Amino acid sequence: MASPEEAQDLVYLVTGGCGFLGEHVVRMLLQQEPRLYELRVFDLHLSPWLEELKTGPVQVTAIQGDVTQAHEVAAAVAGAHVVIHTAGLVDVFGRASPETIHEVNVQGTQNVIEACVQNGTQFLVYTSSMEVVGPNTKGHHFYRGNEDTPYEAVHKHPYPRSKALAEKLVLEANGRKVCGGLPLVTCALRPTGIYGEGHQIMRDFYHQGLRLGGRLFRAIPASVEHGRVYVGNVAWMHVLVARELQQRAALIGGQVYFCYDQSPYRSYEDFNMEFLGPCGVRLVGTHPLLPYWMLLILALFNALLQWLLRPLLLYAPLLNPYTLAIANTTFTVSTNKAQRHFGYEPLFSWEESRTRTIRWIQAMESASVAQLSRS
Ligand SMILES: NC(=O)c1ccc[n+]([C@@H]2O[C@H](COP(=O)([O-])OP(=O)(O)OC[C@H]3O[C@@H](n4cnc5c(N)ncnc54)[C@H](O)[C@@H]3O)[C@@H](O)[C@H]2O)c1
Ligand SMILES: CC(C)CCC[C@@H](C)[C@H]1CC[C@H]2[C@@H]3[C@H](O)C=C4C[C@@H](O)CC[C@]4(C)[C@H]3CC[C@]12C
Repeated sequence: MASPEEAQDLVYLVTGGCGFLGEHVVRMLLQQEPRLYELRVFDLHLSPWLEELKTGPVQVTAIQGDVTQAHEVAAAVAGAHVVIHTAGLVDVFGRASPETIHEVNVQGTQNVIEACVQNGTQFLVYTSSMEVVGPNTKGHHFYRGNEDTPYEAVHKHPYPRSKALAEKLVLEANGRKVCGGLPLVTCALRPTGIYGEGHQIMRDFYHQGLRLGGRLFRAIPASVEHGRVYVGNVAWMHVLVARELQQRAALIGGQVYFCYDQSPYRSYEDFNMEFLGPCGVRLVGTHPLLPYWMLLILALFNALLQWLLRPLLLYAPLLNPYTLAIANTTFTVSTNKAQRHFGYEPLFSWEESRTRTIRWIQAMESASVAQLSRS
C-alpha cells in the first residue's frame, strides 16, 4: 500500500510475466512496489491466475504478445516507466532450434530495447543468466566467484550464446537517448540455477523419483558444487533493482549482478534432495552409480537419437553432452555487489525458501492423489 507521500504513478511492464520467474516477479511487484499504478504482464501464453490479480488496487493488464514481433513489444511498452524483461526461451535440451532461441532471446531483447528508445521508457532490467559466464564445457571450475572473477566463457551452445549476446545488447544500450532526450538506464541480473514453487525441472525429478519407487540414482559427484538461488529472492532482486535504478542510475546503469542468497553450496542432486528428501524420494549412492565415461556415452547416444528422430518426434531427455558437462562443473558465486550497490538483502532465509519449496511439492503430491481418486 502506498503511504500518503508516495504517489501511485508508475507503470511497469514485465515480459515473460507468466513464466516460472515472471510470475514471482509479478506477485512481488504487487506486494512490494508501493508506487505501482499499472502492471502490464506480457507473455506469449497468458496464465489463468492473472484473473485473480485483476481485482486488487493496482491495474493489472494482461497482454498476449510475442517479443519477436517488434510492433507488439512497442505497443506494450508505450507509456511504461520501467520494463523488466524476463521473457526468454530457456532450452538446453534441444527442444527448440538454435535459430528460434536466437530470435526470442536476442532479437526479442533488441525489440525491447528499441521499444524503450522509441517510447521514451528510461529504465530496463534484463534477466540474464549465470550461463553468460559459465560453467564452460572445458570443465573449468568457477568456485565462489564474483562479477569480477576472470573466467573463460565459452558460448558454443545456443542458449548461453543467446543470453550472452542479449546481455551485451542491454548493457551497450545503457546511456542511449530515449525519445524525449533522457538516457536509457539498463542493468542485467544473472541468476544461478533458480529453484522454488513452479520449477519445472524439480517437478520432473520428483515424478521420476516416484516412478522409480521413491529413488533417484546419483549421477554427479557430491563434490561438484552448483549455485542455486530461491525464486522469491530472484524476484525481490528484480523489484529492488528496478526501483533503485531510478534513484542511482549513475551507479547501477550498465552493471551486471549475480543473483544470490543463503542457499547452501551443494551438488545439483544433493541440493534437490533438500526438498525431495522430505517428500519421500531418496538419492541412492554416495558416488555416481555409473562412471563419467559411461554417462558421456549415454549422453552422446541421446544426442544422436534426438537428431535421428527429429523428423518424426521430439526426443529431448535431460541428459545430453551439454547438461552433463555443466552439471559436472562447479559453478558457485560469492558476492555482495547487489548489497553494496542497491541494498539487496535476501527477503527469504534459506529455511523459508526450503519450507516453501517443500510445501509446493507436497501440494503437487496431494493434488495428484486427489486426481487419481476422482478418476
Ligand atoms: N530457470 C532458471 O534456472 C534460470 C536461471 C537463470 C536465468 N534464467 C532466465 O530467467 C528468465 C525466465 O526463465 P524461467 O525459468 O522463468 O523460464 P520460463 O520458460 O518459465 O519463462 C519464460 C516465459 O517467457 C515467455 N516467452 C517465451 N517466449 C516468448 C516470446 N517469444 N514472447 C513473449 N513471451 C515469451 C514464456 O511463455 C514464459 O512464460 C529467462 O530469461 C531465463 O533465461 C532462468
Ligand atoms: C547428469 C544429468 C542427469 C544432469 C541433470 C541436471 C541438469 C538437467 C541440470 C544441471 C544444471 C542445470 C542448469 C543450471 O542450473 C543453470 C541453468 C541456467 C539457466 O539460465 C537455465 C537453466 C540452467 C541451464 C539449468 C538447466 C538444468 C541443468 C542443466
